[in-house]
Amino acid sequence: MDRLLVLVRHGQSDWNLKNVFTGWKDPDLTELGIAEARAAGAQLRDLKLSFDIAFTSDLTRAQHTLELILAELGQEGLETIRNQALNERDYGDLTGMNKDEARQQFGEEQVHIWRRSFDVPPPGGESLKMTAERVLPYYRAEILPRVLDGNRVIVAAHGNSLRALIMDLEKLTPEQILKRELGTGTPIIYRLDEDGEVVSVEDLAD
Ligand SMILES: O=C(O)[C@@H](CO)OP(=O)(O)O
Repeated sequence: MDRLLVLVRHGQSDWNLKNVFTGWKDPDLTELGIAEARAAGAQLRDLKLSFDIAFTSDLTRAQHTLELILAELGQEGLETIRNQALNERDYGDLTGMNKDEARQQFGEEQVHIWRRSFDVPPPGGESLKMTAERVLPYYRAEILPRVLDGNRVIVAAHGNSLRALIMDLEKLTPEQILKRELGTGTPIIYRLDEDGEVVSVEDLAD
């Protein structure tokens, strides 16, 4: 049985381009983001992959990325489940702030801790640990059972909601996930065993 799970971060958004903390805000893709999403779809098509069900967040940039990928695959209209459990980490008071300006205001080190530490939340927002505490229960309840049933699943989501999931799938330590950056519009292909453990992983960025 092919227990296929493909994770893909959305293509470049308007606020990625402007280098602004985005979190739960809802900018759409840029032209480059649209091209990245189409290219991701083309990569999956070239690998002859197709899907039985899709999951995405409640945010436009992830939904749009998924639509563009499915169009490339000729799978428009595939059953898609949207849930805010897959949303980006809530950046709290940093939301809408330029990342360079935040570094000037709070210092490089502090901003790096907010962005990449495991359990230090930005003011008013979610740490990666808090993000994992909503992503993982959703994954275990809704996504994993479908993969284990033999459905080929694609998940289009966000840098930090996917890092939370990847940390669990790949059994990474907080130190290891700190360094893990996900490219926009880059699929990561997992195959799982009957217990949901990762058998193989292929990051199409490599
Ligand atoms: O702004 C955000 O919401 C995220 C993803 O782009 O940023 P970061 O890379 O700081 O986690």
